Amino acid sequence: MRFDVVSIFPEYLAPLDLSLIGKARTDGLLELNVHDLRTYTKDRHRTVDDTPYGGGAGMVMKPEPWAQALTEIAETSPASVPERKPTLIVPSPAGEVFTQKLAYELSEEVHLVFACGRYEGIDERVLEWAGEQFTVRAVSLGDYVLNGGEVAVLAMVEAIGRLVPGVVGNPESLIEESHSDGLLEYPVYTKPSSWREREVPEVLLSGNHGKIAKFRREHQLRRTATRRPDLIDALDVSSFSKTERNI
Ligand SMILES: N#Cc1c(-c2ccc3ccn(Cc4ccccn4)c3c2)n[nH]c1N
Repeated sequence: MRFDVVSIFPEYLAPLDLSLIGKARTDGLLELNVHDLRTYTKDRHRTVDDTPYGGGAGMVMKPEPWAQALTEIAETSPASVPERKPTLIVPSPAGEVFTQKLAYELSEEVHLVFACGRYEGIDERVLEWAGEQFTVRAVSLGDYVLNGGEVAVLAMVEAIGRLVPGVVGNPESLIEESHSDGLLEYPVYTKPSSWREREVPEVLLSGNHGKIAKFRREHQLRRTATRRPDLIDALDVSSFSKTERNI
């Protein structure tokens, strides 16, 4: 999979050179190109923003630099073929919320492009114009306000990139993690078994895999019901045992 990110702060994306995503790039499993939006300006001050029509506080990102940047990226896209377009993700507090389900959906794409806005956002006409060359999606990291799209892109690239086959060493670890089955993950423990007078739950030392699985499932359900009751409503409980339904 290829990622392209456009930002006025390209250095903000440096953490994607590290760890799992960085290794996947080195191994050729992922391609990541970061572009400085100011490269696509034409004036001597490399201007990317201006005052908002209709008044109001702050500045708005000018459309033309974005059109220049996105056109160049689309021209080299492996997805720019008949019947297919690259997907343009525009992080925005007004977007659909980014979820594990959406991460899985986007991990199937061959080319994802991210437009990191700043100030009060990007001129809306860019998103309308981009619809000719891209499948455009406004996506929000969550219900709080950031100062720009870069933090959201760091999270999204990691969440999506780790789902690409080969990126995570043991694909089994993707199965039991939070949200993969609609539930939060169970508590985890490691050595020492006794630590500051706190013991690891005995069942986890028993070697009885059936009891361990039951313990973990019960804790997933309890945690989810306690911390994220909203996720419980979305579950298909028809697959739950009678005991599980009463947790
Ligand atoms: N994803 C995501 C986001 C953002 C986000 C994303 C992109 C931009 C570009 C500018 N701003 C500042 C800003 C503040 C207020 C109103 C409009 N814009 C962004 C904020 N905030 N919260 C999320 N979950």
